[in-house]
Amino acid sequence: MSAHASSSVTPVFDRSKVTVIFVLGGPGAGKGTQCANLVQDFGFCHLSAGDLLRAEQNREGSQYGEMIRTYIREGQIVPMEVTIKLLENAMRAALDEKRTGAGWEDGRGRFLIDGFPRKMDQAVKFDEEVCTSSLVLFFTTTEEEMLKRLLKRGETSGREDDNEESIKKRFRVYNEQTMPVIEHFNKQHKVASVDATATIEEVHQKAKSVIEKLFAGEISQNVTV
Ligand SMILES: Nc1ncnc2c1ncn2[C@@H]1O[C@H](COP(=O)(O)OP(=O)(O)O)[C@@H](O)[C@H]1O
Ligand SMILES: O=c1ccn([C@@H]2O[C@H](COP(=O)(O)OP(=O)(O)O)[C@@H](O)[C@H]2O)c(=O)[nH]1
Repeated sequence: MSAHASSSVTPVFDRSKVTVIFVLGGPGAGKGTQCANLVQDFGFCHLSAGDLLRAEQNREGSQYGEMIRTYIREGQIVPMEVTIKLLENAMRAALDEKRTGAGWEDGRGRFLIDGFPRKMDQAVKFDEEVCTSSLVLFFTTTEEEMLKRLLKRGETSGREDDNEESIKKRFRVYNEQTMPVIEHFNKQHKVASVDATATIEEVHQKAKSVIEKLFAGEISQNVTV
C-alpha cells in the first residue's frame, strides 16, 4: 500500500445522510453539559469519546482496560484505533436502532461527537474513513474557569483524572495536541466558536443558534458567537 492509499478510501458513513458534529473545547469547558442540551433540542445521538473509553476500560474481558486507565490518568490520548473503533461501533448501533424523529428518516442520523478528535491523526483518519464531519462546535473559556469547574466536578464525578495533577497534564496535552486540530478545521472553514464562560443557559442559547444555522444551510465559514 502506498503512503497515500488512505486518501482514496470511502468513509463508512455518507455525510449526505449522516451529520457529524465534533464538539471540542478544553477539559471542563462544558462540552458534555451542552451536548445534553442539544440532544433535547435536535434529537442528536450524543457520543462522548471519553465516556466510551471509560466504559471500555471497565468492560469485563477488555484487552484495553489497563492501557486506557493509564492514558486517562496521565491525560494522554489513547491510541486512535481504539477510540475510532468504539465511535464507529456506537454510530452503527444508533443507526441500526432505526430511531424516529427529525434527522433520522431513511437511514439518516445526526451525531454529536464530544471530546474528539483531540489529536491530528484522529481528525484526519475519522474524516477520511468513518464520516466526514460537518462542523466543529468549539467551546472556549479560560484555564482558570476550567480548573474551577473540574475541581468542583471532581467532588462527585468519581473520575480518576479530576484532580489538580491530572488536570494540569490535560491542559498541556490540550494546548499541544488539540489546538492544532482546531487550526486544521479553521482552515476548512468548519469551526463555530462559542464563548462558554457565561451561564449554562446562556451558552446553551448560543450553541443552539449555531446548530439552527447549520441545519438551515447558513454556515459556510468560521463563525464566533
Ligand atoms: N457555563 C457553565 N458555568 C458553570 N459551570 C458549568 C458550566 N458548564 C458546565 N459547568 C460545570 O462544569 C463541569 C464541567 O462541565 P462538563 O460539561 O462536564 O465539561 P467537559 O465535558 O467539557 O469536560 C461540570 O460540573 C458542569 O456542571
Ligand atoms: O478521543 C479521545 C477522548 C478522550 N480521551 C481520554 O479521555 C480523557 C477524558 O476525556 P473527556 O472528554 O471525557 O473529558 P474532558 O477532559 O474533556 O473533561 C482524556 O483526557 C484522554 O485521556 C482520549 O484518549 N481520546
